[in-house]
Amino acid sequence: MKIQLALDRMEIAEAIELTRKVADSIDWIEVGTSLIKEFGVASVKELKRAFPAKTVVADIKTIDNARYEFEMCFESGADVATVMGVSPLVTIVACMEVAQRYNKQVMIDLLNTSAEQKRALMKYKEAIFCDHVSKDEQEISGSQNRGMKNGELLEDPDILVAAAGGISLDSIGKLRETLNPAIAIIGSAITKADNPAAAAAKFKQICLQEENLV
Ligand SMILES: O=C(CO)[C@H](O)[C@H](O)COP(=O)(O)O
Repeated sequence: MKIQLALDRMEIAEAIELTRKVADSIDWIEVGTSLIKEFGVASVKELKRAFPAKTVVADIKTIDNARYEFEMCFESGADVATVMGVSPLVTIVACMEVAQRYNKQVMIDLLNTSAEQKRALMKYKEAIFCDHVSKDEQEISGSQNRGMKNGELLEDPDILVAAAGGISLDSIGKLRETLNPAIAIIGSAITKADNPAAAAAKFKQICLQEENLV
């Protein structure tokens, strides 16, 4: 399982400083939606400049205007950009086309998609599919991603699955037993920890234990 560090609700300089502390324990860097909304794609550019060897995910959560937004992300150095699965299919197709042209990847965020929408999206096999429990669901309904939501739709061995939403050191084991994503997207459990480097190292240890068991 790879770890994607989600950077949200902070300044760009803070995001870079925090990532330096945990860089050895994480695989991918997510420039969170809040950073992109507050600072624009300059946040993507600066994170990629600081960590050129890491895969940088621009969590732009596109829902329309796909060509413009995806080109902007990839021109800024993103390796992966996100689109909402609830978007019209023409938007998803446009994202796939731009990513192919730039030789980059699309992550489809399945937040609030119906089973029917998920089934329709599964044909975009080159995409990464993200099972997502939103911040509002976490904060208002006390939910957390334990991999139980429509997991069976993501069981196609050919597709790459990511999971996000309140993943913690206590919940990652359960997530592995259920959805077992290739990529665990972890934000607050690392960024808000008293010691982010120690928290990230513990997550990495859990992911490595899993690899050794395979
Ligand atoms: O996409 C996001 C919010 O929309 C976050 O990146 C995702 O939820 C991970 O952060 P956390 O672990 O704090 O929930």
